[in-house]
Amino acid sequence: TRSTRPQRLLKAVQKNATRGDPQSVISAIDHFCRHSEWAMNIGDEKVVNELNPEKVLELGTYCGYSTVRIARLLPPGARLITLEFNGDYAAIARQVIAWAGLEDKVQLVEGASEDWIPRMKEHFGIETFDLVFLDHWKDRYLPDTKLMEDCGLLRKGTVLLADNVICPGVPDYLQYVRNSLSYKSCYFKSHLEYTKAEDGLEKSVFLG
Ligand SMILES: COCc1ccccc1-c1cc(O)c2[nH]cnc(=O)c2c1
Ligand SMILES: [Mg+2]
Repeated sequence: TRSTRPQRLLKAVQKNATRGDPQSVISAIDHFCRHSEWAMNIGDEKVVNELNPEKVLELGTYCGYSTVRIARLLPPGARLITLEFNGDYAAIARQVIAWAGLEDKVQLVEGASEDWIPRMKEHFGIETFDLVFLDHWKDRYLPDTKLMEDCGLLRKGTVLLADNVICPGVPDYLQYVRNSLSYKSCYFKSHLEYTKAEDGLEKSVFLG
């Protein structure tokens, strides 16, 4: 049967990127998405870099592109936990993360965010996160944010970074973080990855 897009993306990484070189993995995926096939990677425009997180949670791994983008900047000892519901995507992402040589910084967990968010303390020994990147199902952004609050995983200053707040759009989440007294929120206008369509990131700081 015909290969899948994630499989073709992985092949492009293994063909064009250097093992152990995260930047070459990112460039290979950007090139694949610009010149071969669009894929829902956050892309090379939507970036927020002034954070120095030690404990990062990513909701929605897909093929591991944003995982590599974030994990390559983490200092020794810092950790990124990434949750992916789709087993096929998780299998590809593991190989992309390994090709980048970032397996020591990244823990990829296959399963539903609502099942794993309550288990961060007992399973990973994590009390609170410094940064949470939301890039999974748009109807899960708000319930998962409320679940993270309820599980005590957000501390004063935790940054929530949400992709696709315009396209496909997450209106209920935006309304919440922009009107809640517990968040200071701002919008970073950009474009849907590799296209001219408007999209952007919402950065929301939890105020405790
Ligand atoms: C499967 O839809 C692909 C698509 C089509 C048109 C517009 C946007 C998107 C899109 C873009 C993204 O960055 C995404 N990130 C995470 N989970 C998504 O479902 C997602 C969807
Ligand atoms: Mg996205």
